Amino acid sequence: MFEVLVKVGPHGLCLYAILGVGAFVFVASELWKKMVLRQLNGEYAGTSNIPPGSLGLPFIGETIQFMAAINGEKGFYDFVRVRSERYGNCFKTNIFGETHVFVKSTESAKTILNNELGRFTKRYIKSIAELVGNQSLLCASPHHHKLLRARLINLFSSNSISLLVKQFDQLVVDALNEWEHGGTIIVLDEALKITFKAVCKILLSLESGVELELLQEDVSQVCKAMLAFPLRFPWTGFYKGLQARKRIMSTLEKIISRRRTGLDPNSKDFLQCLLAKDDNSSFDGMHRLTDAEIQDNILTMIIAGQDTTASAITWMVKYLGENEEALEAIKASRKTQMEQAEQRQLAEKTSKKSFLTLDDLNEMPYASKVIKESLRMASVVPWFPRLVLEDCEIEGYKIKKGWNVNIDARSIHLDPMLYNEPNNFNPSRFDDEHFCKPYSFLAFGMGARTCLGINMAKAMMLVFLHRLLTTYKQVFIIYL
Ligand code: HEM
Repeated sequence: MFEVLVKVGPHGLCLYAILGVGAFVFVASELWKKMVLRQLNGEYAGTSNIPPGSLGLPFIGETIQFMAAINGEKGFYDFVRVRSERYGNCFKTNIFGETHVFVKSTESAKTILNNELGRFTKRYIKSIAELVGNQSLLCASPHHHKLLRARLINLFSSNSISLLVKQFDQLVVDALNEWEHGGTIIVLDEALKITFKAVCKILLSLESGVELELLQEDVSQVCKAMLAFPLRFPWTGFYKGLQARKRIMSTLEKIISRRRTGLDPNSKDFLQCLLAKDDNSSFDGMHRLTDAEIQDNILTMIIAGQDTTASAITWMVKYLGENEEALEAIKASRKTQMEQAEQRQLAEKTSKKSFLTLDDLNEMPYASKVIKESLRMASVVPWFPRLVLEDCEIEGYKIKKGWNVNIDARSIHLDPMLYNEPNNFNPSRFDDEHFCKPYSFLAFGMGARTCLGINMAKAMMLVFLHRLLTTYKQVFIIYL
């Protein structure tokens, strides 16, 4: 028996949200220039059918309110929630000199995420690109993104997920053993440690040691820098992030060079796959990744995979702690004879101290619904920003080229027209596989930019859940 401290809230500021927020981060001169130009061009003049919403004060728009929400107790999404309740399906605001429109219907999500007429693109933000690298698929041009994604998606095969399940299971078992001596556990901190290790292991075969510790510190610096003003003075967060990025790149260079000289010959990780394919002259005509592309995208995957999965695990523990019924159901989860047999086999396996496999995870139907429901309610990535490439109409409103349009996934996930009693944690709502309407479940995005790590994330959540509930009979959950 032990206590679990669930600290959620503002930390759920994952990379994609940061990218959205990052779109707001401009230096002051840029802001002034844009606002003045906009007013000279009369951007809002004569456009009677523009979305409702306040553009706030001259020059600063609603930046202060947005920053207050970021630092507030309710978290940064509250900025959107309040306006969304006031204005309805579509509203506009102005933050750091940029017009942002938020939409929350499944139809708009479909139009934008499908990028039907090439009217929307993921925004390229210079300061973010400097940190994750401009060869990262997050910042690449649509054409380059397509080439990179086609190569990277091959890494997420069922073989690598199987390997990850085993490795992650081992990490969770070790961590849970340590928790026994620890008294009170802060789930988010623990989950961040485990997910970081798991992602580094599967990407680079880094398991422990100084190299891993330094990498973790540097990655965290880079993440912090994404939210900082892009000022390059030695004391600024942005500058420190750039320095951390340099160190990460140098570590990755060293690892690549070790692999090329035949050291670490047995590594079975993403890096090895990328290098092996690079060396293969009969490679099937796909885009070969340069070293710079490999390095930037390894960093991208570390950042993209760690924080999101750790947040999702934390929310899941919180929801289960609050829902006795779901907790009991998952423990029982024995609706059919077949499931009972499977549970027994699983219990045997677990007691023999062997590790879970991907097949085992496929035999946890109720737990999978718990995960889906946790992801729906938590909306770890609350909105997805896209840049508007040409004037268009959304929700009957005129949307201008150069604006940002954000799909408010959290509102969609909590829409009572799509989910009955949306604020109730009810995994059984997914009993019917076809229950979800198109574009109503957006935890991993949709379309050309759908999360690459979707199966990996789900696998990590399932392993964690299974081990937590089978190792400890009683867990006290405390909320911060
Ligand atoms: C529960 C955990 C996770 C959640 C909720 C999540 C969510 C998302 C979402 C919503 C997007 C799309 C953002 C948009 O359209 O603007 C995305 C993209 C992405 N995710 Fe995840 N993610 C998770 C875990 C992971 C993991 C474990 C990895 C890899 C190790 C990963 C790698 C990526 C990458 C590389 C992209 C960019 C794809 C592209 O732009 O083509 N994610 N994720």
